[in-house]
Amino acid sequence: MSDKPLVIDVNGHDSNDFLGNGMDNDLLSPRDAPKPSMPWFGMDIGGTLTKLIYFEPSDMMELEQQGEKETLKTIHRYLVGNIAYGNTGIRDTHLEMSNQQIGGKKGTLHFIRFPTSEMNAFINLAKSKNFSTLACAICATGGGAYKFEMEFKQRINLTLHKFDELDCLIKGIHYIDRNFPLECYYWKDADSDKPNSSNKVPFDFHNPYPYLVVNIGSGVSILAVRGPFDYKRVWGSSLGGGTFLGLCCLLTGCTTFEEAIALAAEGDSHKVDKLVKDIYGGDYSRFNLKGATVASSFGQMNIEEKRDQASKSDLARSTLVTITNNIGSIARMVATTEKIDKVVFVGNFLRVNTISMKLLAYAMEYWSDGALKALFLEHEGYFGAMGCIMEYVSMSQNFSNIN
Ligand SMILES: Nc1ncnc2c1ncn2[C@@H]1O[C@H](COP(=O)(O)OP(=O)(O)OP(=O)(O)O)[C@@H](O)[C@H]1O
Ligand SMILES: CC(C)(CO)[C@@H](O)C(=O)NCCC(=O)O
Repeated sequence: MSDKPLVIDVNGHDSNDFLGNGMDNDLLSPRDAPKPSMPWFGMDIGGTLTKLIYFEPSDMMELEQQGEKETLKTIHRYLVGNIAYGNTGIRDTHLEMSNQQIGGKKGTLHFIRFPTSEMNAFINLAKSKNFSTLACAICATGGGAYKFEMEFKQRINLTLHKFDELDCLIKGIHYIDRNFPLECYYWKDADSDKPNSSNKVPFDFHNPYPYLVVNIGSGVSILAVRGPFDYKRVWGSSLGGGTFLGLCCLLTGCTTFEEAIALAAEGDSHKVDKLVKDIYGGDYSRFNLKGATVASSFGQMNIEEKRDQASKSDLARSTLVTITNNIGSIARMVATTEKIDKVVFVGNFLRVNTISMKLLAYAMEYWSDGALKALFLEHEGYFGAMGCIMEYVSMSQNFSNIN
């Protein structure tokens, strides 16, 4: 690979050196057209977490023999040789996908995340690893692709080539579902009274349309998907994963999502919420409301004595149940309106959060009399970043085909 930089302008117009090969691209025949330059990244810069997928080519040795740049090797060794980066970056090794065939290359997909609030440290890291000598553009999606665009440009001369987050989400779901064994599953016999009773069961999602995607990130976006390229965003809610985490930090003094979930796992939301039986003394049978149904989330917390009895764990549990049930209830209404019976829940709110998944599974089934099915995907919050890699590769291939 030449020393000439990889250039893509922010409007999506490829410069004639897009392929980073240092040659005039109009001299290339399609057969000779090179693959998009390494390294391949997809980055989804969300409101809370940034997700980064790195495609490691199987023929790294070959690249090295071809005299690939030292910088490429340094970045490769740093990413693949570690599972934690700085204080907050994590590689989710359990999600790794090997033997992938993308853009004519075989390789492994690595899944990395870090808090978006650490973007400054990430940019410093990219600078220290000389990333901008390798390429001067990287593909990005999510709101942060817009928000941080100038910062990337000014501080490390890196252009963010932007793709829409929901286009990427759908593309990523379709790619990963077809290429990762047992990606899609449901919770069998989920029961709100017996949280430990249900089991994960694989679901065959090969004939998926139509389906609803409920993406629970900082906020919630709901999409109706009717074909590979046919979707619309039908609803949204600001009461999402960010709300759960924010309220939990305020109410319990916890500082991380993991801590908030661990607290919730120990808690009892009935000590915080007002149930139907707290109002009726039992069921409200006429309208099929069981005594154990929450009538009013946090509805006991106006009474001092009840407040004194509620522990931090109880408050965390109630926050989790409140946010989850609200999302479940909106998803159910949207599914009914759109006449769709498969509802796929994704987003990092569901990470290490079986409590919410089981609650959603139970709520969808119970409140729809079994008409709706809640489905889940193993790669939870990484679909946007995956779609971003797909966009990069197909964009480069289109470019190659023109030449
Ligand atoms: N380690 C973590 N740190 C912070 N939040 C986490 C973590 N793990 C899971 N979460 C949850 O995931 C949510 C973020 O999910 P996700 O990464 O899918 O969304 P996002 O892309 O940041 O947000 P948006 O799409 O709304 O811009 C957080 O609000 C929190 O509830
Ligand atoms: C703003 C986005 C799309 C960013 O991913 C997401 O956080 C969201 O869908 N929030 C909910 C916004 C609404 O109320 O429709």
